[in-house]
Amino acid sequence: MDSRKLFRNLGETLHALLGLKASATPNWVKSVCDIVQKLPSEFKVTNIDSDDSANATSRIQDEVAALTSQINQLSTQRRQLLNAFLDLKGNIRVFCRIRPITLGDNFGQIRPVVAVDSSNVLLKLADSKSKSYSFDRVFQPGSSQDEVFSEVEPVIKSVLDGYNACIFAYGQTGTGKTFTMEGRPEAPGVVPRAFEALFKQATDSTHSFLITFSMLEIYMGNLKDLLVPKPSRPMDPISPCLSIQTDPEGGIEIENLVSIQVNDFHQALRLYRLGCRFRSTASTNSNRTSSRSHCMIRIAITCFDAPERRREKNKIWLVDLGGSERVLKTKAWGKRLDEGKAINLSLSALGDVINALQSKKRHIPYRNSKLTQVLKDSLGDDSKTLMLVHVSPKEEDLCETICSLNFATRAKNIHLGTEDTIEVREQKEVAMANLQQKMIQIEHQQLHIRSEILKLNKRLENLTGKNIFSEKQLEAYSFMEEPLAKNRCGDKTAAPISKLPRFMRPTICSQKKSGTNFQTSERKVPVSGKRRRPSSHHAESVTFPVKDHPDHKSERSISRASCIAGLDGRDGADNATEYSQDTLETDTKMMDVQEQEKLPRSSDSQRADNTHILKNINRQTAMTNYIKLSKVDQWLGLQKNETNKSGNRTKRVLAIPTPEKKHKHNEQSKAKEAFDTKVHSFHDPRIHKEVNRNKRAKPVTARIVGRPISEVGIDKPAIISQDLFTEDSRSDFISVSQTTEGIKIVQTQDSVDKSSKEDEWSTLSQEDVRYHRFGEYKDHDHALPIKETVEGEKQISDCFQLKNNECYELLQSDLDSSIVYSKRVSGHSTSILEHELFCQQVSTEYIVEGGERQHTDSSIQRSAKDRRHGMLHVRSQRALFVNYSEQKHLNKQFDKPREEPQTTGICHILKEKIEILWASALLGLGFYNLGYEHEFFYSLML
Ligand SMILES: Nc1ncnc2c1ncn2[C@@H]1O[C@H](COP(=O)(O)OP(=O)(O)OP(=O)(O)O)[C@@H](O)[C@H]1O
Repeated sequence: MDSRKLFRNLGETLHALLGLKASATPNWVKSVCDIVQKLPSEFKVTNIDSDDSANATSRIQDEVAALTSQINQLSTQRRQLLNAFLDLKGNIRVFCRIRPITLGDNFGQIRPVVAVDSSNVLLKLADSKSKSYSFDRVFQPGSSQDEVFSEVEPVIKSVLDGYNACIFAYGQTGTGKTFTMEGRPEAPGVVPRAFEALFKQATDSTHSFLITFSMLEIYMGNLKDLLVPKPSRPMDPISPCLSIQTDPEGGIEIENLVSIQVNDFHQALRLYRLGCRFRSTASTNSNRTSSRSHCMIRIAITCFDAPERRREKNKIWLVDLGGSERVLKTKAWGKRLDEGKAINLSLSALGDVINALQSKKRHIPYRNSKLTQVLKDSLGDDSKTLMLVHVSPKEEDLCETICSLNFATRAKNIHLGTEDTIEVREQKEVAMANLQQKMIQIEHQQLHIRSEILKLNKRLENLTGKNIFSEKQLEAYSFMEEPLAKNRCGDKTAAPISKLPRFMRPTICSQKKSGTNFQTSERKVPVSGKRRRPSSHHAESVTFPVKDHPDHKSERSISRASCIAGLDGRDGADNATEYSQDTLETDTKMMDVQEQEKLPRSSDSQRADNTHILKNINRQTAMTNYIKLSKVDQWLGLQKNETNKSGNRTKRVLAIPTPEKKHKHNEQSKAKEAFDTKVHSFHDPRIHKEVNRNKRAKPVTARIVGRPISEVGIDKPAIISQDLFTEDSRSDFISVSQTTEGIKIVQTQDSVDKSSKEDEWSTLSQEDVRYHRFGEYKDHDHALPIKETVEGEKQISDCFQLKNNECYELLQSDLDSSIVYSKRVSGHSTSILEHELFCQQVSTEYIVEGGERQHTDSSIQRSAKDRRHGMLHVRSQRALFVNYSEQKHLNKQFDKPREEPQTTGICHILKEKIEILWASALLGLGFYNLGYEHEFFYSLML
């Protein structure tokens, strides 16, 4: 209507506009009208909308809304189809991958394993005897990583639909599990591809997701966080073992596991590479880089705005299992033997669980190993499980191949119950093909609708002048930010914590440790009163398969000290399990790539980048090729800060390396700028008194060795500053932070240059080594290693340098008193108790719960003769300060050790003597004034 009127008046309008009434003949007007009518509809609408842009805007918005709801409906349909498809395929799907024969393989006369077709394997047992196995899919030796991943991809889709999932690689050692999971730079494996698919699908989705990354390994029955480096030397502090907790609903939580929010594929990949470096690997007869542990990657997903998802919070485990091995064949001994046994034990426990599930037993023996405990909620009916069984084509591996194939067959039967007949199988295949076809159609429709929405958004952009597209795009991409933003708006403590996934929420213990007394509707944390279990049990108890124990199959808890003993250096050549920091300490946190903070980009460009990044994925090359590496720590720090600001949770975070010498001045000036940051040592004054009472006068000798760990409490956390990350920093820097009620504790780890008296350490017995060290930061002018002790042969000594260059000794009695493990203070872990005990050696400042600042005066023994001047030179220090929820901005506080003045030589000794005499004289004079006799004065001088 409007347009017709417009055309009728067009002549007049043009006359008026041009002022050429005479030349605008009716014919001319008609031809103009014709032209306008023939214009494309889009153009016409725009012109019309220019008259009534508000109406047009609302019309376009309606269209967008309609298309969006259509796309949502299609998503729901696709999800249903996918579930039906996966149900037909089975909740537990088993694939078999046959390793290719490589150069140098001694594969014998016959090839015992032959892939008959895409789902059958024939095993030639003897000339006339063979056995057939069938699987969901069999990958021939020549199969590519692409082919393998094509089978994995549907599971990734269901993960975004809220299902728990578990993908694990099983098989004999050296059959290609790590190759399948991790891949090579030129052929990335399941893990990097899964990350890529996950983030791509999350980006395409209309929902917002919160995605976190964690990585751990189960080494010798202990859970170790792979985002926290392992000790590389026997004297190094061990990172705490993780404990598994089960919530009332059966969900699994791993206490203290580092969980880092990831916004895109690149971030996840960086963390994965970081974790891979800390995996325990060693050379064995079967494999030059054999994995000596089970490596587990957890991606946890939370989505609040999608009620149609199976769960609000779910997770996927990607597991590279340790290789099963026959001890006799591998000829492993010593530590390799123990590792092999531990792997075999947990694999056998996994087999038992699968067996129990298969036979639908009432009791499933999940508790028999850490592996099955961790995977408990990801194995079974309501989860999607993929098992990639790897077999060797070699004749000599026939026994292991049979075992692996039998294991896989048992696993496969969980879903099927009984073997399907060929007819049923065919019907299923047809049904699956139909479902797949429908899914593809739906995906095409979704793509089409998405492009329509983009067009409409562009038009809206033209009309309103606003950048609608990027707003929408941001909305779609904000799968990380939105939940956090929501949390920030809400109650700082209660709301966010209740929204976190079960397995991410701090437990009562960790809340106690952190001092963040989250009050959630689900779990009321008592402020005081008895707890079910003291947290120290969690923090410090570890499990090892106990050697030579009659009940060898079980795993038993042993003390932290035993843990250290297990890492001693007595194994000699055998002790070659490789942690990456052995090879290149500095490399641990230097990570590739510049675009860490960017938004996800188009899949094409992402793919291009991925290829580039994946080229560096190889563990060995990555260690040496770190020229391009930039600093991931800053990013990690930002992640930490972000989470902390939201007040979401308490978690352990990674520490920060400090710059090398050349950055000293820079850093010092920055430290001075840090405002009012004070660090107090953390210990209980009551214990202090008790220890002092026990103290005997007999000093013992000790030495500082290795990289000490410091635990300090801070009342203001530090900021992570960009220039603290230097490429040539050679620090080992992982810190573990814990918190207790009202007090923050941070462990920092320093590199100590012990080159000057390196050979002295060789006299120490390594097996009984214990070491503790405290950093006391009273003001920003100095930051010191306070103390460190080494225990061995009951001849113990301690030497440490303070800012005033004094050395203190440790008494034997201190070590005796350190055995008082029973003295646990609420909320403090055992290690902290040890610290507390040792801390009595120094004058410390601490803050009690009420925030009151107090000082302790300790009786410190001095001995000039035992000074080892110049023995230690603290090369770098770092500290990480976390989870200070009230703190808006984290402030950096890095204190560099001051250059120690020259403290050797005759001049120095003379100077000291004179100082002592002078001080005594003054003191004596003081007493003299008080009425003391001359004799007293002389005795003082002597
Ligand atoms: N499909 C494959 N194509 C090419 N090379 C392969 C393949 N599978 C394995 N390899 C090679 O075989 C060697 C051993 O593989 P890998 O380390 O992945 O074994 P593994 O099963 O993880 O062993 P372990 O359990 O001892 O860690 C590697 O050099 C790997 O590159």
